[in-house]
Amino acid sequence: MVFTGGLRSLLPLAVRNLIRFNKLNTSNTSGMAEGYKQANVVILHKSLADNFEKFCHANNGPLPLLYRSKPGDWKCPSLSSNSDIRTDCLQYRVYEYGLCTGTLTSLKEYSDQLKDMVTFYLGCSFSFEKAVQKLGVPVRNIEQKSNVSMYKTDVPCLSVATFCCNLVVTMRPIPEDKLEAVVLATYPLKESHGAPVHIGDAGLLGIQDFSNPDYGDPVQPHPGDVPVFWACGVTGMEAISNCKSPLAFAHSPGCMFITDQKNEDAEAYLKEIPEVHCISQSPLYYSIVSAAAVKRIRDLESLIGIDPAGRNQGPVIHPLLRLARKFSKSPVRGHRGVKHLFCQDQLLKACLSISHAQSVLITTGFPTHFNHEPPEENDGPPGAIAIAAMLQALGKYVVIVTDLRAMNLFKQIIEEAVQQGILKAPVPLMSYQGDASESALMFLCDDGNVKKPRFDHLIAIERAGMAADGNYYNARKINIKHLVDPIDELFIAARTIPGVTTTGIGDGGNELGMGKVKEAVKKHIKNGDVIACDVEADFTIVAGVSNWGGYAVACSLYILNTCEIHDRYLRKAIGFPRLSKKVVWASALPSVTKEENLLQILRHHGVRSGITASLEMEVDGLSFYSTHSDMIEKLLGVLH
Ligand SMILES: O=C1CC[C@H](C(=O)O)N1
Repeated sequence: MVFTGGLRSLLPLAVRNLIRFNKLNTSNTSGMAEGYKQANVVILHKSLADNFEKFCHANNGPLPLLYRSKPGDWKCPSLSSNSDIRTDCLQYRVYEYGLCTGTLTSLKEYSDQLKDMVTFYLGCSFSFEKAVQKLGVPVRNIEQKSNVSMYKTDVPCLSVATFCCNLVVTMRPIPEDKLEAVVLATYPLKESHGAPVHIGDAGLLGIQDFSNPDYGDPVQPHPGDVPVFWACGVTGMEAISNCKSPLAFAHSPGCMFITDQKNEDAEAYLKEIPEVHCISQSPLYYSIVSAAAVKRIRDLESLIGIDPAGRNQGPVIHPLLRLARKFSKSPVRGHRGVKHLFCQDQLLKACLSISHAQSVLITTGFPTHFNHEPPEENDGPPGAIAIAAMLQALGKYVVIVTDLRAMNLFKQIIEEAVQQGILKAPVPLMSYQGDASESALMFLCDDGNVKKPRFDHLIAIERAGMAADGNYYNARKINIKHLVDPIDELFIAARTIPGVTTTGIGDGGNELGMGKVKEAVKKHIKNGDVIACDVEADFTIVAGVSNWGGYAVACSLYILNTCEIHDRYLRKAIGFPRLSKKVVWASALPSVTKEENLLQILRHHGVRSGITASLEMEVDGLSFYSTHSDMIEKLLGVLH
């Protein structure tokens, strides 16, 4: 008699007995013994056991260790009664010198060799499928009675001794509106791989042929399903294969060892609530972050969205004020109307995307004071340097691109910023003139090959932006095209390169990257009909002063990288939490002292305040003390 009845409700011991006596006609144990933990199995020589245990701890996403046996012990008392690892899996794989030389339904013939071998029981995603279904999320491999799809990736695990391999993942197609539910259901279950390590396009994991899984079965997604990937215990199989030991065994993918241990109760662990946010449509990519971190970043976003009074140029100046302005020397109070340009969660999405980037290009420089030398204003460079400082601390590659004309100025500013500890290391400077020999694609990609972009993310902060007529205008509608290199072309080209994302930070609508809000600029900003920048960015961060946007990006990256949920997602549950770097990241945050010193450096080089062209300690016609110093303190206050 071959049992194929309702396996879900059978208790583990009953299922193990059916397996032991070859009475189970199925290819995998997904959906069986509901509510009980299942385990990946790795059996290797006792001389390798200590290092393999270290390898599991160093990669506890794919290899959550449930139990390590004594040499020659076929039982695992802490996980199950009356079990025998030689017979209680549906199928085993034999590895000899790293090669899989066959599959077996019993290891009894190797009982002699097994006397010197240690068994590792490792957590498995089949254990969380019930919890996922309880939240109303369909599990397609159970619906289709197939094994789960598993893929090799190009993500290297943390190596230990002779154990060195890439991460293997399981993939389950999940309806887009259930992504947050599936993360909520799985993230507490660390012993069953926890939260997904990737949500979105398989290519981003280095998976070449998504329709052909390396292990398990292809699973048919429903329309609207999003590929969701978890770390997988079959990674252990890759590890024992690569270490080329004379003899090793593993369960066959999907043919798990079923324990008597009930799954953990998810609710008990919910100390943080995870959120899922889409950061790219093509390629499709979602990020994960805690609700607490999202709230703090939204606090930063509302802080920088304040349209500061205390300067001129606003369409809403009261007629009496306008009259007063005619006779007064200093700028009068008024608002620029930047509030009308604001769009929700742009800071959050931009920073989630930047957090995933390894190589970032920042461009700044707005030569608004065309009759001064240098013509640059001091809104932009401080924000750019604040972002660069944090990106450097996070170990990312960052460059600053500016006008060829201004390279020397920026070189000196950066050198002095390093001397004063505002930057830990010089930021490489580049120019782009877009002349015939140098196309945007050649600049952005190795050999102009869109498959090999040099940068994952481009950020423009208070960078002169091209208007619809191809000119560049300052707030007073003066055409400054003769002072501006066509760096916009890099942003226009980036939209055609999959995997390269762009962010624009501005405070008046005439900056590079403000194209998405150009209608609002035309409607609400003085001279908007002429000065509005026409070039879009994927994310548009609007701030009362652009430097504030740069400070907020630096603070947001700090919040994201000190969020345990986001940190684990960034490192794909490989290696250890990077929280030990928190001190380094904190020292890279902007501060009033750093910003005051940087403003001094700028004014010593003749870089003037926007609007007033003053060389006083002010930016955009607002005095450093206390408008900007207060803003910096408020932004830092959100972090603590
Ligand atoms: O062999 C398998 C199938 C899926 C399971 C896992 O570790 O998630 N291992």
